[in-house]
Amino acid sequence: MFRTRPLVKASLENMAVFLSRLHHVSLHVSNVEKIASDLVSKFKFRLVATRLTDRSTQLAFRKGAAVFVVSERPTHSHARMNERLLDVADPRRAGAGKHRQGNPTACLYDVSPCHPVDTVSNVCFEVEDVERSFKVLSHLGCSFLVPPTTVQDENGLMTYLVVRSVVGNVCHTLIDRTRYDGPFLPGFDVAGKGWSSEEEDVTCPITHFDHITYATPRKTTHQIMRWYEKLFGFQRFFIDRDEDMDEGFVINQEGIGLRLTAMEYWKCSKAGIILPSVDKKEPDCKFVIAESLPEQGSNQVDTFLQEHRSPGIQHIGLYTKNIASTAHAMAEAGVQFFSPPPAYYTEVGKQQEIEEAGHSPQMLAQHGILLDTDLHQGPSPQTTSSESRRYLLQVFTKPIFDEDTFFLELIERRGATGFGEGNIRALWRSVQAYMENERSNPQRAETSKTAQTVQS
Ligand SMILES: O=C(O)C(=O)Cc1ccc(O)cc1
Ligand SMILES: [Fe+2]
Repeated sequence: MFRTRPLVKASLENMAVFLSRLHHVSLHVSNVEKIASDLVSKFKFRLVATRLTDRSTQLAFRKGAAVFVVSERPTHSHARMNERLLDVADPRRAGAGKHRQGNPTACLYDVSPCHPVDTVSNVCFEVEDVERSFKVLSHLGCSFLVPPTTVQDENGLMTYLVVRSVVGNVCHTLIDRTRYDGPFLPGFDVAGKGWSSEEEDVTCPITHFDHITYATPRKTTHQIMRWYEKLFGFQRFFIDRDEDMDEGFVINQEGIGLRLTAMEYWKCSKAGIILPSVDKKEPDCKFVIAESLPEQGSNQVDTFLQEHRSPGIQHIGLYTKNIASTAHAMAEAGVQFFSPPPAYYTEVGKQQEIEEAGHSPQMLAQHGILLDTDLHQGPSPQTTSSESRRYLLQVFTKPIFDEDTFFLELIERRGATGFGEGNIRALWRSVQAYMENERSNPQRAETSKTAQTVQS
Protein backbone atom coordinates (compact mmCIF):
# COMPACT_ATOMS: atom_id res chain seq x y z
CA MET A 1 0.00 0.00 0.00
CA PHE A 2 1.87 3.08 -1.22
CA ARG A 3 0.46 6.47 -0.65
CA THR A 4 1.20 9.57 -2.63
CA ARG A 5 3.30 12.25 -1.03
CA PRO A 6 2.32 15.92 -0.85
CA LEU A 7 3.64 18.07 -3.65
CA VAL A 8 5.58 20.53 -1.60
CA LYS A 9 8.39 22.29 -3.33
CA ALA A 10 10.61 23.60 -0.61
CA SER A 11 14.23 23.34 0.33
CA LEU A 12 15.26 22.10 3.74
CA GLU A 13 15.88 25.71 4.69
CA ASN A 14 13.30 27.05 7.14
CA MET A 15 11.34 23.89 6.93
CA ALA A 16 9.84 21.96 9.79
CA VAL A 17 8.73 18.34 9.80
CA PHE A 18 5.03 17.81 9.18
CA LEU A 19 3.41 15.54 11.73
CA SER A 20 0.48 13.60 10.31
CA ARG A 21 -0.95 12.35 13.59
CA LEU A 22 -0.12 11.15 17.05
CA HIS A 23 0.37 7.38 16.91
CA HIS A 24 0.95 6.31 20.53
CA VAL A 25 2.39 7.33 23.88
CA SER A 26 5.00 5.18 25.65
CA LEU A 27 5.19 4.43 29.35
CA HIS A 28 8.30 2.92 30.93
CA VAL A 29 7.50 1.26 34.22
CA SER A 30 9.11 -1.17 36.64
CA ASN A 31 5.93 -3.15 37.27
CA VAL A 32 4.41 -3.75 33.83
CA GLU A 33 2.04 -6.26 35.32
CA LYS A 34 0.46 -3.69 37.60
CA ILE A 35 0.10 -0.96 34.95
CA ALA A 36 -1.18 -3.45 32.37
CA SER A 37 -3.77 -4.68 34.77
CA ASP A 38 -4.81 -1.11 35.71
CA LEU A 39 -5.12 -0.02 32.09
CA VAL A 40 -7.37 -2.95 31.32
CA SER A 41 -9.47 -3.38 34.43
CA LYS A 42 -9.67 0.21 35.67
CA PHE A 43 -9.23 2.42 32.61
CA LYS A 44 -10.98 0.04 30.19
CA PHE A 45 -8.23 -0.08 27.59
CA ARG A 46 -7.80 -3.27 25.54
CA LEU A 47 -4.54 -5.16 25.07
CA VAL A 48 -4.09 -5.15 21.29
CA ALA A 49 -0.47 -6.09 20.59
CA THR A 50 2.56 -7.50 22.37
CA ARG A 51 6.26 -7.76 21.81
CA LEU A 52 7.97 -10.16 24.15
CA THR A 53 11.64 -10.98 23.87
CA ASP A 54 14.27 -12.10 26.31
CA ARG A 55 15.32 -8.48 26.68
CA SER A 56 12.06 -6.61 26.57
CA THR A 57 8.37 -6.58 27.27
CA GLN A 58 6.26 -4.14 25.30
CA LEU A 59 2.48 -4.19 25.47
CA ALA A 60 0.13 -1.98 23.43
CA PHE A 61 -3.25 -0.93 24.82
CA ARG A 62 -5.93 0.88 22.89
CA LYS A 63 -9.13 2.78 23.52
CA GLY A 64 -10.49 4.53 20.43
CA ALA A 65 -7.53 6.35 18.87
CA ALA A 66 -5.71 6.54 22.22
CA VAL A 67 -2.87 4.01 22.30
CA PHE A 68 -0.42 3.42 25.15
CA VAL A 69 2.66 1.26 24.75
CA VAL A 70 3.87 0.03 28.12
CA SER A 71 7.49 -1.09 28.31
CA GLU A 72 9.36 -2.60 31.17
CA ARG A 73 11.96 -0.30 32.64
CA PRO A 74 15.31 -2.10 32.81
CA THR A 75 15.57 -2.50 36.56
CA HIS A 76 15.96 -6.22 37.03
CA SER A 77 16.47 -9.42 35.10
CA HIS A 78 13.96 -9.67 32.37
CA ALA A 79 13.36 -13.18 31.08
CA ARG A 80 10.57 -13.93 33.52
CA MET A 81 6.90 -13.17 33.92
CA ASN A 82 5.94 -12.47 30.30
CA GLU A 83 3.47 -15.32 30.26
CA ARG A 84 1.88 -14.21 33.50
CA LEU A 85 1.71 -10.67 32.20
CA LEU A 86 -0.29 -11.64 29.20
CA ASP A 87 -2.62 -13.68 31.33
CA VAL A 88 -3.29 -10.68 33.56
CA ALA A 89 -4.04 -8.34 30.67
CA ASP A 90 -5.99 -10.90 28.68
CA PRO A 91 -7.41 -13.60 30.97
CA ARG A 92 -8.85 -15.61 28.05
CA ARG A 93 -5.37 -16.62 26.95
CA ALA A 94 -4.36 -18.05 30.36
CA GLY A 95 -2.64 -21.37 29.82
CA ALA A 96 -1.72 -20.67 26.18
CA GLY A 97 1.75 -21.74 25.00
CA LYS A 98 4.94 -19.68 24.99
CA HIS A 99 5.08 -16.82 22.56
CA ARG A 100 8.54 -15.32 22.29
CA GLN A 101 10.20 -13.52 19.46
CA GLY A 102 13.61 -13.93 17.97
CA ASN A 103 14.49 -10.25 17.58
CA PRO A 104 16.42 -9.31 20.71
CA THR A 105 16.36 -5.51 20.26
CA ALA A 106 15.21 -3.96 23.50
CA CYS A 107 12.41 -1.42 23.19
CA LEU A 108 11.66 -1.31 19.52
CA TYR A 109 10.42 2.12 18.32
CA ASP A 110 11.87 3.71 21.44
CA VAL A 111 14.94 3.82 23.61
CA SER A 112 15.26 2.01 26.93
CA PRO A 113 15.50 4.92 29.28
CA CYS A 114 17.64 4.68 32.36
CA HIS A 115 15.14 6.78 34.22
CA PRO A 116 15.12 6.25 37.98
CA VAL A 117 11.32 6.22 38.36
CA ASP A 118 8.31 5.20 36.27
CA THR A 119 7.79 7.67 33.49
CA VAL A 120 5.82 8.53 30.37
CA SER A 121 8.63 9.46 28.07
CA ASN A 122 7.83 9.05 24.40
CA VAL A 123 5.18 10.59 22.19
CA CYS A 124 5.26 8.86 18.83
CA PHE A 125 4.04 10.64 15.72
CA GLU A 126 3.35 9.46 12.20
CA VAL A 127 5.13 11.39 9.48
CA GLU A 128 5.01 11.00 5.73
CA ASP A 129 8.70 10.33 5.20
CA VAL A 130 11.21 9.45 7.91
CA GLU A 131 14.30 9.85 5.70
CA ARG A 132 13.23 13.32 4.74
CA SER A 133 12.34 14.14 8.35
CA PHE A 134 15.84 12.99 9.31
CA LYS A 135 17.39 15.38 6.78
CA VAL A 136 15.24 18.29 7.89
CA LEU A 137 15.87 17.67 11.58
CA SER A 138 19.61 17.14 11.05
CA HIS A 139 19.70 20.44 9.21
CA LEU A 140 18.05 22.04 12.22
CA GLY A 141 20.79 20.69 14.49
CA CYS A 142 18.77 17.93 16.10
CA SER A 143 20.44 15.00 17.87
CA PHE A 144 19.06 11.51 17.36
CA LEU A 145 18.80 8.65 19.80
CA VAL A 146 17.98 6.28 16.95
CA PRO A 147 18.75 7.22 13.32
CA PRO A 148 16.35 6.06 10.58
CA THR A 149 15.88 2.34 11.10
CA THR A 150 13.72 -0.07 9.14
CA VAL A 151 11.75 -2.92 10.66
CA GLN A 152 9.97 -5.47 8.55
CA ASP A 153 7.44 -8.26 8.88
CA GLU A 154 5.04 -10.10 6.57
CA ASN A 155 2.85 -6.97 6.33
CA GLY A 156 5.54 -4.67 5.00
CA LEU A 157 8.14 -2.15 6.13
CA MET A 158 8.22 0.51 8.75
CA THR A 159 10.92 3.12 9.14
CA TYR A 160 11.38 5.09 12.33
CA LEU A 161 13.76 7.41 14.14
CA VAL A 162 13.89 8.66 17.70
CA VAL A 163 14.75 12.22 18.60
CA ARG A 164 15.33 13.69 22.06
CA SER A 165 13.18 16.71 22.93
CA VAL A 166 14.15 19.65 25.12
CA VAL A 167 11.68 18.62 27.83
CA GLY A 168 13.55 16.42 30.34
CA ASN A 169 13.45 12.79 29.29
CA VAL A 170 10.72 13.21 26.66
CA CYS A 171 11.56 11.71 23.27
CA HIS A 172 9.66 11.58 20.03
CA THR A 173 9.63 8.59 17.75
CA LEU A 174 8.68 9.42 14.19
CA ILE A 175 7.29 6.55 12.16
CA ASP A 176 6.36 6.23 8.53
CA ARG A 177 3.51 3.76 8.06
CA THR A 178 3.05 4.37 4.37
CA ARG A 179 4.68 1.06 3.42
CA TYR A 180 3.13 -0.99 6.19
CA ASP A 181 -0.19 -2.75 5.98
CA GLY A 182 -0.39 -4.47 9.37
CA PRO A 183 -2.63 -3.30 12.19
CA PHE A 184 0.03 -1.91 14.54
CA LEU A 185 3.81 -2.04 14.18
CA PRO A 186 6.14 -4.71 12.77
CA GLY A 187 7.64 -6.82 15.54
CA PHE A 188 4.43 -6.80 17.57
CA ASP A 189 2.03 -9.76 17.71
CA VAL A 190 -1.68 -9.24 17.68
CA ALA A 191 -3.16 -9.90 21.11
CA GLY A 192 -6.66 -10.41 22.43
CA LYS A 193 -9.35 -9.81 19.83
CA GLY A 194 -6.91 -7.82 17.72
CA TRP A 195 -6.71 -4.22 16.68
CA SER A 196 -9.91 -3.47 14.83
CA SER A 197 -12.54 -5.47 16.64
CA GLU A 198 -13.38 -2.66 19.03
CA GLU A 199 -17.07 -2.31 19.70
CA GLU A 200 -18.35 1.09 20.71
CA ASP A 201 -18.13 1.36 24.48
CA VAL A 202 -21.18 3.39 25.50
CA THR A 203 -20.22 3.30 29.16
CA CYS A 204 -16.67 4.58 28.70
CA PRO A 205 -16.66 6.39 25.36
CA ILE A 206 -13.03 7.59 25.36
CA THR A 207 -12.09 8.49 21.81
CA HIS A 208 -8.58 10.01 21.78
CA PHE A 209 -5.82 11.87 23.60
CA ASP A 210 -7.08 15.42 24.05
CA HIS A 211 -3.90 16.98 25.44
CA ILE A 212 -0.53 16.17 26.92
CA THR A 213 0.75 18.42 29.70
CA TYR A 214 4.43 18.91 30.45
CA ALA A 215 5.68 19.97 33.89
CA THR A 216 8.70 22.18 33.38
CA PRO A 217 11.01 24.33 35.51
CA ARG A 218 10.78 28.08 35.80
CA LYS A 219 11.60 30.16 32.74
CA THR A 220 11.77 27.24 30.32
CA THR A 221 8.48 27.73 28.46
CA HIS A 222 9.86 29.91 25.68
CA GLN A 223 12.75 27.61 24.88
CA ILE A 224 10.36 24.64 24.66
CA MET A 225 7.91 26.50 22.44
CA ARG A 226 10.70 27.64 20.13
CA TRP A 227 11.99 24.08 19.79
CA TYR A 228 8.60 22.64 18.84
CA GLU A 229 7.91 25.51 16.51
CA LYS A 230 11.25 25.19 14.72
CA LEU A 231 11.31 21.40 14.39
CA PHE A 232 7.66 20.46 14.02
CA GLY A 233 5.96 23.72 13.08
CA PHE A 234 3.90 23.80 16.29
CA GLN A 235 1.78 26.88 16.66
CA ARG A 236 0.65 28.74 19.72
CA PHE A 237 -2.83 27.86 20.90
CA PHE A 238 -4.36 30.55 23.08
CA ILE A 239 -5.97 29.03 26.15
CA ASP A 240 -7.76 32.23 26.99
CA ARG A 241 -8.74 35.22 24.85
CA ASP A 242 -7.03 37.63 27.23
CA GLU A 243 -3.85 35.60 27.44
CA ASP A 244 -0.65 37.52 26.92
CA MET A 245 1.44 36.43 23.94
CA ASP A 246 4.66 36.21 25.99
CA GLU A 247 3.36 35.44 29.44
CA GLY A 248 0.87 32.67 28.61
CA PHE A 249 -2.05 32.07 30.94
CA VAL A 250 -0.84 33.01 34.42
CA ILE A 251 -2.39 32.35 37.83
CA ASN A 252 -0.26 33.91 40.51
CA GLN A 253 -2.25 34.42 43.69
CA GLU A 254 -3.63 32.67 46.76
CA GLY A 255 -0.84 30.11 46.88
CA ILE A 256 -1.12 29.15 43.22
CA GLY A 257 1.72 30.09 40.93
CA LEU A 258 1.28 28.58 37.49
CA ARG A 259 1.97 29.53 33.91
CA LEU A 260 0.11 27.55 31.25
CA THR A 261 0.99 27.83 27.59
CA ALA A 262 -0.50 25.60 24.91
CA MET A 263 0.66 24.56 21.46
CA GLU A 264 -0.95 22.64 18.66
CA TYR A 265 0.85 20.91 15.90
CA TRP A 266 1.06 21.94 12.32
CA LYS A 267 -2.27 21.77 10.61
CA CYS A 268 -1.48 20.97 7.02
CA SER A 269 -4.76 22.48 5.90
CA LYS A 270 -3.63 25.85 7.25
CA ALA A 271 -0.73 25.86 4.83
CA GLY A 272 -2.86 24.62 1.93
CA ILE A 273 -1.11 21.27 1.97
CA ILE A 274 -3.15 18.11 1.66
CA LEU A 275 -1.76 14.92 3.10
CA PRO A 276 -3.74 12.06 1.58
CA SER A 277 -3.05 9.69 4.44
CA VAL A 278 -4.47 11.94 7.12
CA ASP A 279 -8.05 11.49 8.09
CA LYS A 280 -9.11 15.11 8.43
CA LYS A 281 -11.92 14.19 10.77
CA GLU A 282 -9.51 12.83 13.34
CA PRO A 283 -9.04 15.34 16.13
CA ASP A 284 -5.56 16.30 17.18
CA CYS A 285 -3.89 16.47 20.54
CA LYS A 286 -2.64 19.71 22.03
CA PHE A 287 0.45 20.17 24.16
CA VAL A 288 0.35 22.23 27.34
CA ILE A 289 3.41 23.52 29.16
CA ALA A 290 2.81 23.96 32.90
CA GLU A 291 5.57 26.03 34.50
CA SER A 292 5.49 26.76 38.20
CA LEU A 293 6.01 30.36 39.34
CA PRO A 294 8.19 31.13 42.36
CA GLU A 295 6.13 33.58 44.38
CA GLN A 296 3.51 31.23 45.77
CA GLY A 297 5.63 28.48 47.28
CA SER A 298 5.98 24.88 46.20
CA ASN A 299 3.19 23.35 44.13
CA GLN A 300 2.27 20.25 42.17
CA VAL A 301 4.51 21.09 39.24
CA ASP A 302 7.45 21.34 41.66
CA THR A 303 6.39 18.06 43.25
CA PHE A 304 6.43 16.44 39.82
CA LEU A 305 9.89 17.82 39.06
CA GLN A 306 11.25 16.52 42.36
CA GLU A 307 9.67 13.09 42.31
CA HIS A 308 10.13 12.49 38.60
CA ARG A 309 13.70 13.78 38.91
CA SER A 310 13.39 15.73 35.66
CA PRO A 311 10.89 17.72 33.61
CA GLY A 312 8.48 15.55 31.69
CA ILE A 313 4.91 14.50 30.96
CA GLN A 314 2.80 15.29 34.02
CA HIS A 315 -0.66 14.30 32.77
CA ILE A 316 -2.63 13.29 29.72
CA GLY A 317 -6.21 14.32 29.05
CA LEU A 318 -8.38 11.51 27.68
CA TYR A 319 -11.31 12.83 25.70
CA THR A 320 -14.62 11.19 26.53
CA LYS A 321 -18.04 11.73 24.99
CA ASN A 322 -19.67 11.11 28.38
CA ILE A 323 -17.60 12.00 31.42
CA ALA A 324 -20.26 11.12 34.01
CA SER A 325 -20.62 7.57 32.81
CA THR A 326 -16.87 7.15 32.20
CA ALA A 327 -15.94 8.44 35.67
CA HIS A 328 -18.64 6.28 37.23
CA ALA A 329 -17.47 3.10 35.50
CA MET A 330 -13.83 3.83 36.34
CA ALA A 331 -14.57 4.66 39.98
CA GLU A 332 -16.50 1.38 40.28
CA ALA A 333 -13.44 -0.38 38.90
CA GLY A 334 -11.20 1.26 41.51
CA VAL A 335 -9.89 4.46 39.86
CA GLN A 336 -9.31 7.17 42.44
CA PHE A 337 -10.21 10.72 41.46
CA PHE A 338 -9.43 14.01 43.10
CA SER A 339 -12.46 15.77 44.55
CA PRO A 340 -12.63 19.54 44.75
CA PRO A 341 -13.70 21.11 48.05
CA PRO A 342 -17.37 20.15 48.72
CA ALA A 343 -18.20 23.86 48.71
CA TYR A 344 -17.37 23.93 44.98
CA TYR A 345 -20.75 22.40 44.16
CA THR A 346 -22.82 24.49 46.57
CA GLU A 347 -21.31 27.88 45.79
CA VAL A 348 -24.18 29.89 44.30
CA GLY A 349 -22.35 30.90 41.10
CA LYS A 350 -21.00 27.42 40.38
CA GLN A 351 -24.29 25.71 41.19
CA GLN A 352 -26.09 27.96 38.76
CA GLU A 353 -23.38 27.52 36.13
CA ILE A 354 -23.68 23.73 36.41
CA GLU A 355 -27.48 23.78 36.27
CA GLU A 356 -27.56 26.19 33.34
CA ALA A 357 -25.34 23.79 31.45
CA GLY A 358 -27.97 21.10 32.07
CA HIS A 359 -26.06 19.09 34.70
CA SER A 360 -26.79 18.19 38.27
CA PRO A 361 -24.32 19.46 40.90
CA GLN A 362 -24.95 16.31 42.97
CA MET A 363 -24.14 14.05 40.07
CA LEU A 364 -20.92 15.94 39.26
CA ALA A 365 -19.98 15.98 42.96
CA GLN A 366 -20.24 12.20 43.14
CA HIS A 367 -17.03 11.77 41.16
CA GLY A 368 -15.35 15.15 41.62
CA ILE A 369 -16.18 16.34 38.09
CA LEU A 370 -15.44 20.02 37.51
CA LEU A 371 -17.28 22.28 35.06
CA ASP A 372 -15.79 25.34 33.43
CA THR A 373 -17.79 27.66 31.22
CA ASP A 374 -16.00 29.57 28.50
CA LEU A 375 -17.20 33.07 29.18
CA HIS A 376 -15.53 34.69 26.22
CA GLN A 377 -16.79 32.75 23.27
CA GLY A 378 -20.14 33.41 21.69
CA PRO A 379 -22.65 30.65 20.92
CA SER A 380 -21.35 27.69 19.03
CA PRO A 381 -22.68 27.51 15.45
CA GLN A 382 -23.89 23.94 16.07
CA THR A 383 -25.98 24.70 19.12
CA THR A 384 -29.43 26.12 19.61
CA SER A 385 -29.85 29.19 21.80
CA SER A 386 -30.90 27.17 24.86
CA GLU A 387 -27.61 25.32 24.78
CA SER A 388 -25.47 28.15 23.56
CA ARG A 389 -22.93 28.00 26.37
CA ARG A 390 -19.57 26.53 25.70
CA TYR A 391 -18.13 24.62 28.58
CA LEU A 392 -16.01 21.65 29.47
CA LEU A 393 -16.13 19.01 32.18
CA GLN A 394 -13.01 17.47 33.64
CA VAL A 395 -11.86 15.19 36.41
CA PHE A 396 -8.36 14.21 37.48
CA THR A 397 -7.17 10.83 38.70
CA LYS A 398 -4.66 10.44 41.49
CA PRO A 399 -1.12 9.65 40.31
CA ILE A 400 -1.07 6.23 38.69
CA PHE A 401 2.55 5.32 39.48
CA ASP A 402 4.12 4.87 42.93
CA GLU A 403 5.50 8.41 42.92
CA ASP A 404 3.39 11.59 42.82
CA THR A 405 4.12 12.12 39.17
CA PHE A 406 1.93 11.10 36.25
CA PHE A 407 -1.89 11.15 36.32
CA LEU A 408 -4.73 10.97 33.85
CA GLU A 409 -7.55 13.43 33.26
CA LEU A 410 -10.96 12.77 31.73
CA ILE A 411 -12.28 15.68 29.69
CA GLU A 412 -15.59 16.18 27.92
CA ARG A 413 -15.78 19.26 25.77
CA ARG A 414 -19.05 21.00 25.03
CA GLY A 415 -17.66 23.63 22.71
CA ALA A 416 -14.97 24.97 25.08
CA THR A 417 -11.42 24.68 23.79
CA GLY A 418 -9.37 25.60 26.90
CA PHE A 419 -8.10 23.45 29.75
CA GLY A 420 -10.41 24.33 32.62
CA GLU A 421 -8.66 27.51 33.70
CA GLY A 422 -11.59 28.36 35.99
CA ASN A 423 -11.14 25.05 37.78
CA ILE A 424 -7.47 25.27 38.49
CA ARG A 425 -7.89 26.84 41.92
CA ALA A 426 -10.30 24.12 43.08
CA LEU A 427 -8.18 21.39 41.60
CA TRP A 428 -4.99 22.84 42.94
CA ARG A 429 -6.27 22.93 46.51
CA SER A 430 -7.40 19.33 46.43
CA VAL A 431 -4.09 18.15 44.97
CA GLN A 432 -2.10 20.23 47.41
CA ALA A 433 -4.03 18.80 50.36
CA TYR A 434 -3.50 15.27 49.06
CA MET A 435 0.23 15.76 48.71
CA GLU A 436 0.61 17.38 52.10
CA ASN A 437 -1.39 14.60 53.70
CA GLU A 438 0.65 11.94 51.94
CA ARG A 439 3.95 13.53 52.91
CA SER A 440 3.09 14.00 56.55
CA ASN A 441 1.59 10.54 56.91
CA PRO A 442 2.29 8.21 53.99
CA GLN A 443 0.58 5.16 55.50
CA ARG A 444 -2.61 6.86 56.48
CA ALA A 445 -2.74 8.66 53.14
CA GLU A 446 -2.49 5.32 51.37
CA THR A 447 -5.54 3.93 53.15
CA SER A 448 -7.63 7.07 52.77
CA LYS A 449 -6.94 7.63 49.07
CA THR A 450 -10.49 6.86 47.94
CA ALA A 451 -12.59 9.41 49.74
CA GLN A 452 -10.42 12.46 49.84
CA THR A 453 -11.89 15.91 49.80
CA VAL A 454 -10.63 19.12 51.35
CA GLN A 455 -12.20 22.13 52.93
CA SER A 456 -12.25 25.23 50.81
O1 LIG B 1 -3.38 22.51 31.41
C1 LIG B 1 -3.93 21.46 31.66
O2 LIG B 1 -3.82 20.45 30.95
C2 LIG B 1 -4.78 21.40 32.82
O3 LIG B 1 -5.49 20.48 32.92
C3 LIG B 1 -4.56 22.46 33.86
C4 LIG B 1 -3.50 22.01 34.80
C5 LIG B 1 -2.17 22.07 34.48
C6 LIG B 1 -1.20 21.64 35.39
C7 LIG B 1 -1.61 21.19 36.62
O4 LIG B 1 -0.67 20.79 37.51
C8 LIG B 1 -2.96 21.12 36.92
C9 LIG B 1 -3.91 21.54 36.00
FE1 LIG C 1 -5.18 18.87 31.56
